[in-house]
Amino acid sequence: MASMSVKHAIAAAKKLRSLQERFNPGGSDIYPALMGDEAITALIPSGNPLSVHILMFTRALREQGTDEQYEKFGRRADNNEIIGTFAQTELGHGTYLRGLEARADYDRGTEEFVLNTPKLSSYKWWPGGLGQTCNYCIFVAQLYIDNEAKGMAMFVVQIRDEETHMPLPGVHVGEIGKKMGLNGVNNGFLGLKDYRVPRLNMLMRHQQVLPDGRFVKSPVSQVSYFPMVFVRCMVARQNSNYLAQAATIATRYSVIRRQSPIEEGQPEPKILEHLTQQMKVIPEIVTAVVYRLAAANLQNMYNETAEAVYRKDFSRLPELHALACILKVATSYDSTYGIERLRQACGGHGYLTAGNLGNIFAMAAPACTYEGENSVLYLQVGKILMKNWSQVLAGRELMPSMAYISECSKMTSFPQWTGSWECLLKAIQYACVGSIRLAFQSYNARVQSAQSQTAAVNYSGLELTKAAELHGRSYVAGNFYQQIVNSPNKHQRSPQFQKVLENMLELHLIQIFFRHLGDILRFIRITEDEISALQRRLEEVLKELRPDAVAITDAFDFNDKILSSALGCYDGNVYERLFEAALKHPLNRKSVPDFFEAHLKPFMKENADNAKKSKL
Ligand SMILES: CCC/C=C/C(=O)SCCNC(=O)CCNC(=O)[C@H](O)C(C)(C)COP(=O)([O-])OP(=O)([O-])OC[C@H]1O[C@@H](n2cnc3c(N)ncnc32)[C@H](O)[C@@H]1OP(=O)([O-])[O-]
Ligand SMILES: Cc1cc2nc3c(=O)[nH]c(=O)nc-3n(C[C@H](O)[C@H](O)[C@H](O)COP(=O)(O)OP(=O)(O)OC[C@H]3O[C@@H](n4cnc5c(N)ncnc54)[C@H](O)[C@@H]3O)c2cc1C
Repeated sequence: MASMSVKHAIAAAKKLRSLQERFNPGGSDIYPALMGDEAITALIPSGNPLSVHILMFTRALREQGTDEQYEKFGRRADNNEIIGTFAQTELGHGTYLRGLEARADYDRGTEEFVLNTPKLSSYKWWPGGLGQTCNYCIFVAQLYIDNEAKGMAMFVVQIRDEETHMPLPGVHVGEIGKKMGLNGVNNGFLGLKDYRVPRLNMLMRHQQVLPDGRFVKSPVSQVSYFPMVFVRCMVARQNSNYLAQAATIATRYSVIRRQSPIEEGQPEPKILEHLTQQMKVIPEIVTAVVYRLAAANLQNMYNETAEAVYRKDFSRLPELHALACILKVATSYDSTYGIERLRQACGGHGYLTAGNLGNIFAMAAPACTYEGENSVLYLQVGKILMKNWSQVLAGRELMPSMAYISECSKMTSFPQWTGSWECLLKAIQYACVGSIRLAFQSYNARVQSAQSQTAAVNYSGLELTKAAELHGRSYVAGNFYQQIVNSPNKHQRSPQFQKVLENMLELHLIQIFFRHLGDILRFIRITEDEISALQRRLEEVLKELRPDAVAITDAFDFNDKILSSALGCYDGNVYERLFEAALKHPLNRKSVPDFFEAHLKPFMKENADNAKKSKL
């Protein structure tokens, strides 16, 4: 599987390079890398072994290396003359980066770094493509000078001979084994023993080790985390795409499949006529659109921040970090939940490999873990919210994406309930700020009682996570509201199209309201009649969106090859394709399977003989 994936990945990468050169000659815009990786990955159901090369190795060389280092390594990487990966996670550590055990000791006598993975737990473990594909990597290690720890640093390390692909002396590298999905990616392990690299193999755009061993600290240590921020932004887009693919499949299947009359004596309707089926499918279509818009916003912010960081302006890094974390978590959680819900909406055929929904789930699911495990990133955002709440209490301005927190903090109570979109959006924001306030009270009480910040974060973790989750909802819903109601290009939309978008906004806001009704009722008084009115509106808007469901998913414009699903083909010939896929199964090559003579027949005969004996 791995070699097939590499073959496909190379073919696709060549195709993309020509497209990129045509549409974005030599450009540094991140979309081509993104689109490139998405396009390749979408064509290789078992995952793209070049993903981490495209998304992390080449970018780290560009963003963390000096111009000279880019000339030496980056150009060759961008041109796919060398293939790399990003080797940070270890067998023993993934989340807690300050606990990474791989070490780089500076030898001023030879002006080299001596790289070691001192214990089994120090082995790099997971990097995509590391097992068999890559001949280079960015090796992340704790930097030591005169045995004094200086923090994390990145090193360009060649792991295999460029001609023979043989692992170099001091390198122990291989595949970590079968996974739940993405089995074409050859995630690998890497051990280094006294492996020497020249001083200039340490990426030194932001921090330097001088020939005499003097260390020049980075002005902002977190900039070494920047490669992860890029991938978190990518996850937001990638996983909204996976959800859109699954929604396309389930929608098309739901208007082909007929089952269970709604009225006695009536013909069996398309299953999408059932209201409960609409509630399974249509909200996921809208969620895919909502996250795709939020991810595009985030991508623009990433571009701007990356340009600024290049100019040594680190001012926007904290906001980008907070948003990248919250969107990566929200999109990966909601997309994996949504894909599984869509699979179940397709009944038994949703469980067939030919439907491809299981594989889409397996491609989407690891995004809840890689690039920062979701619960850890929620806590990261919770911490940032605590810092920002202290700013609110001190009457200071907040970052733009958190401005609503200041506004809501000044409200002594929630205004009269109207049920309007503005009211629903304000309700989720108000509940978020209420949760932040409560979390801060717990967290601050712990800090005041002399708990360390990390201990206070841990023991306030449940409330911090809730506040972070509601902040994500507020940001995503707020972004969608702005795009639909206040977008500068709204006048260019036809009234019919605007109406569809407004129906999607109505559905999203009501769905989020019901999902967090408990959180909202904690801070806002809403009567049973007001809630029932929203229930009626939910049923109404599902009915309104039903006729547009297929058109919206067709607008995602996935080629049948990308969907790779007998349930979701554009021509709707589901049963023919299911049957065609079944007949291709190896077990159908012979009428009598080999196991009959070898196992089944003796088994049945033995049981028959025993039955006869017991009658005698
Ligand atoms: C295709 C997919 C392939 C997959 C690849 C991978 O998985 S690759 C492997 C993926 N692996 C992972 O993703 C590993 C996940 N783990 C981590 O990212 C970190 O260990 C951590 C964020 C959990 C903790 O960080 P920490 O131990 O440093 O402790 P701390 O929390 O105290 O933070 C200190 C300060 O730094 C700030 N700050 C933090 N991060 C960022 C950032 N990215 N940017 C900017 N700023 C950031 C933070 O806000 C705080 O600021 P303050 O308050 O001082 O103003
Ligand atoms: C498909 C895939 C591809 C990957 N590709 C790469 C790659 O290319 N390069 C690379 O370097 N890595 C890669 N990784 C590794 C990935 O980044 C790590 O798995 C991830 O960072 C989580 O670390 P961990 O697996 O060590 O889990 P741990 O850090 O051990 O966390 C395990 C659990 O402990 C809990 N936990 C941990 N820390 C905390 C905390 N502070 N507070 C509360 N709970 C906590 C969380 O519930 C967490 O889920 C990949 C992983 C996968 C699954």
